[in-house]
Order: sequence, then structure tokens, then C-alpha cells
Amino acid sequence: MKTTAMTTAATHPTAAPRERVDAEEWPALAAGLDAHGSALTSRPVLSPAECRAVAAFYDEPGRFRSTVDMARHRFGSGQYRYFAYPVPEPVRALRAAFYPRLLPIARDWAARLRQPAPWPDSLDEWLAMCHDGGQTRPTPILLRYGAGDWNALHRDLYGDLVFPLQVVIGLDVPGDDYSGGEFLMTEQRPRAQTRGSSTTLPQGHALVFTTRDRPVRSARGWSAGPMRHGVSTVRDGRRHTLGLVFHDAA
Ligand SMILES: O=C(O)CCC(=O)C(=O)O
Ligand SMILES: [Fe+2]
Repeated sequence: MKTTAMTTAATHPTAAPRERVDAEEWPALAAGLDAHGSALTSRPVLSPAECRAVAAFYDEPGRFRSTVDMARHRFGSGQYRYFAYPVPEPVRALRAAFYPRLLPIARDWAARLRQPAPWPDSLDEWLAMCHDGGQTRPTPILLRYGAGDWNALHRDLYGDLVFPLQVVIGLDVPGDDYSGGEFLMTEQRPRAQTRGSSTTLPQGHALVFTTRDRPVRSARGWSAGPMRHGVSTVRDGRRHTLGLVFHDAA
């Protein structure tokens, strides 16, 4: 194996997605999230072959509960599909592995914002709470964008039960497989104009980002900074992403 592959998931072909998520430097990632409201993993959580395999699920309609035509809903242009339960591997494992890592950050943010933190220790317990509350439908999605496609700035809220952080994983090689298609975030500032940021998703890396609000330091302590996310227009090629939201949908 070439030494240049040392930092990629390919170095550990047998490592499970959970081990890769656990190997992340979580204090550094949490610091990035605190500073910017989003942060990329330092290493891939999926190998290139796993990325291709997940992207290929798109052509197996039986794995999905519904397909959304973004133009029809005026969400942008392109398509995405909601996985049906049982969600396939490695999607299930990644969702379960990220949840306990994001939980301390979610609780910390809620404490700063003086908001309730209703999230139990495991994803299974939290999903049971969602299901009891009428949010029974799975929210992991697979997105496919072709040239000219884009995703309007939005928030993935599906009911009263909300987990405040989510994950998107890039499945293609930016620059090779597609151009354009940057992940976008905006932060609405109180009594001021909106701030924007963009991130190019390296293949297999996960971007953790704010679902609704991030804590922003204010004169009186902390206030909620409303955030939205979307994707800029893909100029050429095809872009796939895996989106992991931790609350289920009504
Ligand atoms: O395709 C992307 O990069 C973002 C998709 C999205 O809106 C999400 O994962 O919630
Ligand atoms: Fe989204």
C-alpha cells in the first residue's frame, strides 16, 4: 500500500464505519463546530469503494420510501430519495455512530442557549421517542445532482422533536466527478445582514453542521443564530451525497 494512502480509510479496509467515526479527533471537530456552525471530519468515514456502493443505492428504488423532485416543490433542482426502514449498511451504522459523538455537543449547545435537551444516550432510544411522538418515518437521504441542479437554502425540520446537528457525506471526488456544487450555509445575524460560507465536500468525509440554530456569543451571554444550508449549482458532472438527520419525520 502506498504511504500516500496512510490517512485515508483505505488504509484500514476492515475498519468499520463506527471505528472511523470513533477515531475522529472529536474535541477539534467540536471546536470547529463552535466557531463556524459546521466542521469536516479530518479523515474519510467511507472508503472510495464504499462511497460508490452507497451512491449506487440510488438506482435501487426498493430501498427508498419516497423520491422528491426538488423543482416540483421549488426546493431547487434535482432529486433525492428517503431511505425506507430498515436503512442499509453502512448508512445505519454511520447514523448510530455519529449520534453519541454529537450528543455532548448538542447538550452543551442547549445548555448555553437555555433550551431543553431531551436527547437520550442512544440513537435507538431517541428514535423510539420520535416514533412515540408521531415522527415515525426515516430521514436519511441520498441525493443526486446533475449539471444545473442545486439545493435551495433550507432547514431539515420534520416536527417538534429536533436533534440540533446533522451530517452530510460527500460520495464523489469534487473537481473530477463534478464541478460547482459547494455545500452552502448561511447564518442570520440579529439586526445585521446574513453571513455565508461554502464547503467543498471531499470524497468520504463527513461535514457535521447545525440543523436550526447555533449558539452565538452576545452581550448578555448566548443567543440562537439561525442557520440554513443548501448546495450551489452543479456546473458539470454528477454529485451524490448521503444526508443523515437524527430525528425522524412525521
Ligand atoms: O447535498 C448536500 O450537500 C446537502 C444535502 C442536504 O440538504 C442535507 O444533507 O440535508
Ligand atoms: Fe438538508
